[in-house]
Amino acid sequence: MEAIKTENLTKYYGKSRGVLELNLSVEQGEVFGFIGPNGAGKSTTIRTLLGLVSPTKGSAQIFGMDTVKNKEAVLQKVGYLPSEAIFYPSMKVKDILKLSADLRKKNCAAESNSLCERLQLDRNRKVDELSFGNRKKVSIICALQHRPELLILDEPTGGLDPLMQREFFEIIRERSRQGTTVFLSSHILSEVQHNCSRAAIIREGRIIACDSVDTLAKTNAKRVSLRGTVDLTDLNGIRDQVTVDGTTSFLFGGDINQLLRQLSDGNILDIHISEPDLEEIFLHYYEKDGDRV
Ligand SMILES: Nc1ncnc2c1ncn2[C@@H]1O[C@H](COP(=O)(O)OP(=O)(O)OP(=O)(O)O)[C@@H](O)[C@H]1O
Repeated sequence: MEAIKTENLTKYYGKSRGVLELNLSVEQGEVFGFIGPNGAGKSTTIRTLLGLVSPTKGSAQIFGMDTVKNKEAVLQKVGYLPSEAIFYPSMKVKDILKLSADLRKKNCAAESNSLCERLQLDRNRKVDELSFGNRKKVSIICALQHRPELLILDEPTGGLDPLMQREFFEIIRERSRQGTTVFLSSHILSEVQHNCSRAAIIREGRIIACDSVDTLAKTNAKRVSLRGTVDLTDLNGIRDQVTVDGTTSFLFGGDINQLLRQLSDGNILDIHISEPDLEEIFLHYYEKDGDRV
């Protein structure tokens, strides 16, 4: 049984598009990344998975339970980190963590203390005195302290400094090794690449790719940089061509033999052909009408 499964999940807010026809499947124990630019539909998907908003069409299941019909049972299995958390401002960190544990009718003191220590969060501070990053740590601990089977994390690392991001992902890796399923949304490509096994890319409410992170990063395109004179005007498969200080560089996704023939007709002083970096590849997924290279 999958930890998360959606079938044609669609959400409209009135007439405006939230998400469209999403078919997602996340296996138990996976660390799954959900990537997309602002407004793509990441938070809408997550809120629908939690039963916080009802789908307009289609359905979502968590551990086989429908998120609308079995909302309470679903929430018991989940730890949720919202992208922006709001707390009662005058409460101390330790009281918020205790309240969150009490709502789940669990004693989470040991886990909460350990997470505060690892994330270097002072339990005695008032939450309205905390920086954005430290408030994020409070949300993280609220999501993790009761050791849920499924973690749904909406942009979990915003505001955390690099050392804290590293510690956070170390905790996530430990939980994953213990069998916890993790679904995390992000628009930071490198963090998904380094910490997730599979990922889906969402653009304008639709999933446009879903695969292992390694496969998503693979492409036949090459990045070419050259100095010299060559006529590239009739060559198919060139994208993002720029010339800076006499060096022309472009992404090439066409027939490599044609490229070589064209180059041999020119006068090349220097050339470098390499794999494009992940950022470039993902940007092509994001482009509105761009063909994938
Ligand atoms: N409560 C709402 N009422 C109307 N439209 C909404 C509402 N919430 C979201 N939307 C719209 O749904 C679409 C998806 O928004 P969503 O917040 O899910 O995107 P996102 O990928 O999480 O973006 P971000 O990275 O900026 O948080 C957007 O066009 C947004 O304007």
